[in-house]
Amino acid sequence: MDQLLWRALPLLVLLISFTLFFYLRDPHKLAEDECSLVPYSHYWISSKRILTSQGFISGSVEINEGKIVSIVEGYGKQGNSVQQVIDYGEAVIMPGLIDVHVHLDEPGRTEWEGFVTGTRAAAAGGVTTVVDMPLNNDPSTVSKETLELKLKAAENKIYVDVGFWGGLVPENALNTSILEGLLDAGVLGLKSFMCPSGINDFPMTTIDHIKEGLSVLAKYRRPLLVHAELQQDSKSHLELEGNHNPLAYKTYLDTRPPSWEEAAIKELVDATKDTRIGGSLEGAHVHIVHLSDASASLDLIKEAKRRGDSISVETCPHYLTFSSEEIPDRDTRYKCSPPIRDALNKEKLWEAILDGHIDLLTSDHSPTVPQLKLLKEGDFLKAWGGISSLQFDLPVTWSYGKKHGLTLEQLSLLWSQKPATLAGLESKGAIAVGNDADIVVWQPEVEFDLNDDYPVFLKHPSLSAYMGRRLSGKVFDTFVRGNLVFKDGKHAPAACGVPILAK
Ligand SMILES: NC(=O)N[C@H]1NC(=O)NC1=O
Ligand SMILES: [Zn+2]
Ligand SMILES: [Zn+2]
Repeated sequence: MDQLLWRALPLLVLLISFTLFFYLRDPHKLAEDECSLVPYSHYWISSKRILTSQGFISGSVEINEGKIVSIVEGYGKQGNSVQQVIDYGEAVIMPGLIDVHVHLDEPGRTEWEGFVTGTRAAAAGGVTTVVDMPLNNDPSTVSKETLELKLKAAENKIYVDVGFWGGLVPENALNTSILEGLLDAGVLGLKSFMCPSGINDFPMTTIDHIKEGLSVLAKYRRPLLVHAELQQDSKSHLELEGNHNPLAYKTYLDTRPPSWEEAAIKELVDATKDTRIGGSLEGAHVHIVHLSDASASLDLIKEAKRRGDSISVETCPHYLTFSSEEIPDRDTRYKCSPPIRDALNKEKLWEAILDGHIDLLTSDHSPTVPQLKLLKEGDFLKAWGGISSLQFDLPVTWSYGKKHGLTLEQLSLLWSQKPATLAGLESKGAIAVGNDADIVVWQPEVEFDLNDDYPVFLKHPSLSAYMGRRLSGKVFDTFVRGNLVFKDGKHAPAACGVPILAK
């Protein structure tokens, strides 16, 4: 018996060590090779078309430990210490896109989207950073505690880097210590609604709440993002529901006229007067999200900028791609707020983009479940308002932008550099020495059909109004801090994005 025990002992020890090893191993520690589809951390990428912060070059970018460490002009001349080169030939190497308006809906509504599906879609679309909105997740991100829930939910689930906006709601606007707690915990800025948000625990703010918020934000030098629609005396939903056809897009369009955007922005630009140098709100910044109205609303913003107010504005691919005349009856995939307006308005938005009056682009990716989008019923008044588009940011804006004369330099400014500035991401947004190696490799000339065979990584592809379109600009590879997170249709095994917190 003793002898048997002695013989079995080494085997037993081995078994116990194995069990202990797997049991005690830190589950959060990922093997490095799982984060990236390239097996090295020091390497070069080269191409004949690299968009650097100094313009296009033909040459190579040296990446080491996640950073861009050198940029060399001259295709095929990488210098002496070259170990590994990935040669992309004619493909365009550009800064990864930074989408600062995305609703990832986690925790609480992962059936709508979630960190895994949302960030995998981002990586597949060349988007290397997203900034998550504080609502549609449950609970909303309006305090230090609710931000902590977000961070916990994001652990090991994000394939690209993710920053967070906090919510400015009446409760924290009137309680500086909650608001400061949220800002101290690292949100990159705040977001508020001047109309009902559609989410119960995210109530709207008045201009007085907004001014309170701005006075706190001025100290932190972080922006306030505002959904700028203020309800005017137009026909109410109920009135319309009785008399109008809810299956027609025009019925919905008429419920949210441009005057709602104009009224909200009028109140905002009155407040931003004080953000000028020497003003009582110096240091604060107002950013108007998803501008749809290219007329009076845009004029107010242009005027405020001319005066020197600290104000900026974004619009979204859907306002630049679709027009109200084309939206078929019952097709609620196009429902969003503010609504998509007519073709003339769309052309004016493009003009404003090309003239530099619109600062940046975002997706406002805001999905739900197909049942709430009422795809079968087609009721525009009752369906969820929100567009699904995150993976298509780049090909959509390029396909339609190039027809309007948009250059790749402008595209990159709108999708990378300006969003990085808004969110305070100092080491992102440009291919420059010292920056994070956040890079998209793509071919602007390659066309493809967004049909059912196309690999869409969004949780609910059927919600996207872009399905069925022919687009130009195929994403090949995506690097996040030097990790090759997406290559030729395939993701790296592990989710190695990091949360970005303001300090
Ligand atoms: N809650 C939410 O995501 N709302 C967004 N959807 C939309 O179409 N506009 C919005 O602001
Ligand atoms: Zn909004
Ligand atoms: Zn939104």
